[in-house]
Amino acid sequence: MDLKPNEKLDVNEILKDLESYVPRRKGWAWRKHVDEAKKHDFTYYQTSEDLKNSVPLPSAHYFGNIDPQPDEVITSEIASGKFEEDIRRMRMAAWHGADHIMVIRTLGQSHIDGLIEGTPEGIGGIPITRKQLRASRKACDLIEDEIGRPINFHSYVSGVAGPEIAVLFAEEGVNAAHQDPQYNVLYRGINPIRSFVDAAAAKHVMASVDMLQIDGAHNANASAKKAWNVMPELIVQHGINCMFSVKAGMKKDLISLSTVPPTTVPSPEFRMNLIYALTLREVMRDYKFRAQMNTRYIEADLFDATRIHTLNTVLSRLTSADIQSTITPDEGRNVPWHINSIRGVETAKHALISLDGIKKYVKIDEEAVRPEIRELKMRAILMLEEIQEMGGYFEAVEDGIFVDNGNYPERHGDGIKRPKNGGIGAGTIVPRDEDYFAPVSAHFGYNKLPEGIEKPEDAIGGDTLHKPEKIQYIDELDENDNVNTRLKEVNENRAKGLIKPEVEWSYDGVIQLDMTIPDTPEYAEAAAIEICKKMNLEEIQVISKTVLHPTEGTYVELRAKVPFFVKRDELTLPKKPDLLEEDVLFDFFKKHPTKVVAGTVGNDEHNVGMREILDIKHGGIEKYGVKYTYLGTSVPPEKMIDAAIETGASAILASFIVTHSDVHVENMKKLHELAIEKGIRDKVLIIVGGTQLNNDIAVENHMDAGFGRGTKGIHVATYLCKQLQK
Ligand SMILES: Cc1ncc(COP(=O)(O)O)c(/C=N/CCC[C@H](N)C(=O)O)c1O
Ligand SMILES: C[C@H]1O[C@@H](n2cnc3c(N)ncnc32)[C@H](O)[C@@H]1O
Repeated sequence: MDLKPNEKLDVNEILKDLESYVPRRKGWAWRKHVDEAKKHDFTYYQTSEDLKNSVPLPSAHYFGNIDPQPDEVITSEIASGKFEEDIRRMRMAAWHGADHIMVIRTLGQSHIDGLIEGTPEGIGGIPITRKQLRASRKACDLIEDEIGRPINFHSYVSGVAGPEIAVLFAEEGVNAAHQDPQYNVLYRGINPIRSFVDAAAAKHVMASVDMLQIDGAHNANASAKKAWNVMPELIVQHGINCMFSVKAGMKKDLISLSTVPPTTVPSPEFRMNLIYALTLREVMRDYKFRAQMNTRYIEADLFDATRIHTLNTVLSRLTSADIQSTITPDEGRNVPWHINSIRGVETAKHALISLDGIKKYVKIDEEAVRPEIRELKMRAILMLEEIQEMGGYFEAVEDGIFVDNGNYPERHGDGIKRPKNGGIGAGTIVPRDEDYFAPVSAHFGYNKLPEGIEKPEDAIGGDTLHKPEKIQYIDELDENDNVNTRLKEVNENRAKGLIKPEVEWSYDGVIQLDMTIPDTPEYAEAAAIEICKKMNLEEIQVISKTVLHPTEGTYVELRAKVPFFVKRDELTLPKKPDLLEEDVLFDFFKKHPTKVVAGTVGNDEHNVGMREILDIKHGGIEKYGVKYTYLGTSVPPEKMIDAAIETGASAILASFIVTHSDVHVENMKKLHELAIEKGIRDKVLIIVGGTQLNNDIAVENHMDAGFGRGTKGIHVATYLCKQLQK
């Protein structure tokens, strides 16, 4: 089964015979760089290979519809809670240029001490299960064939079942994962020693299938109150995880630091974030960088989030990044919707392409930044030295040195304390026996092979990492909470051709609307909700407000549910104005020089509309090469006809304002009769226009065509071209 652009992805097909699905490859895939790429009239220095299918940026149609792909991998984070709904969004994101699909785990999975089976619905994310991974990876196989580029599927290895999850990922071809023992310790209260022992096993398994790793330092500046003060600590955290990962067997070029700028406006963010970014890249130069915008200070304001995101991507281009994460600009709302995931990918692609090759002209002033880089390095080194003096990581984290809001060595004493022998899973580490033997391939640490055994897994004739048929696939366990029950109603509605708007799930019926109310925020909110009620909308919630002025006005964004369906087969499709491509028009009028006369006829002074149709500025017909003689306003019909004859015009463009006395009808009659009298009626097109006019009125009055409200030069140029071709 392969995906066709004009066919929806059928999740039901994806779910078929998952028990026999085997991932087509394992490990991470970088983009294929192209050093100097020629696209349209331009040269690019930081792009990768084009896609087979994609949705270009909005302005691409002016540039031959090119869709240059940045050299950096672009991540889209998805987590609606229903993996079957995320699959559609993965396809959308991939078409917009994401090749790293990161699926947030459901709340609390870190504390589940085993693997979850089936596909229960998640909260704030997806429960990571074998079935969910298979369906998602299988869908990614189809999507990567459709767009023509590998897609990296990403998840998280953490919590008390970390090693088992790592094995699950290795078995199922997951391409990348977050893995950082400090995350378990600081944010999940899991016993520090257990976390590091587990991480060694997990990292070793991940490395055995070339999974890319992202660390968890970003959580420190997502948790600190004064995130701009944790920069020294972030470097230390990155250092600890990187070194530990190397010792556990990971290759440096698959260790990607999660570098997130510590601050945003109104602090003078760029100066501060630049120093941090430069210092980190200098200290950790052997590793890869996954850039992500700051989400600590993000609000539910989409424009603000998008600005933060754009600036972060500019920072990536001015320093360096291998992966640009987009998260969803509305992470502040924690309701990542289809549109926001896509907006995020567009923002990253836009900023990366716009800054292609910028470092050929823009250089960082090495001299100017050196003192601050040195200071930040010193703070990080001092912190690391103190950790050593305290006896090591476990003693230091017990003392609360991490996520303290002081800029080390200043201390606020409000760090996160984690007892070395406390927390979840404390005391569960037992030393391996002398004759300990685990017959598995990717095993970290002591493993006493029995006599005559070459490789551990030989003892069982190969383990699951080499013999997928040994994997015990368990389908749905819960007869209620499973993907089939969830899809039942969706499948029925779709079969009936019912349509409902959605933001993240089929038929969730949610729409987002915004309005500006000329009142205080409180009244504006109340009024907006009342307006939605009168529109028969349900479950109305205000999701964001922008104060335009404390009393003059408030912009309110709301989400609400549409309580009805629309039937697909009852829809009448809007008639597409069959416009000609600009290039066709340029070409035609170049080959066939065309002249017209134009003016506002009768006693009428309105000329803006006519100017818009004529002038090059807003895409008037002059833009396409048509020459015009403009006769001004209040032009008598006779003068139009005479001018047409004198100039050898192919068309008369007359603009009318419809008035009470139907004077426009008289003037059209006059134009028509005069043209007949002068014997040019069959040589000259008479095209009329005006906000209250339309083609029917014009043709009724013997005109050749009429153009009403919303008409642009290209509409008239297309009509002229088609008529003259005849
Ligand atoms: C180092 C680490 N380990 C495990 C987990 C998952 O952990 P749980 O299942 O929520 O306990 C996370 C989660 N990060 C969420 C946002 C990701 C961010 N937006 C990012 O892209 O980096 C983590 O950072
Ligand atoms: C028993 C420990 O061995 C590690 N381990 C490494 N490779 C495998 C494998 N293929 N299957 C199961 N466990 C494995 C896990 O981390 C587990 O915790």
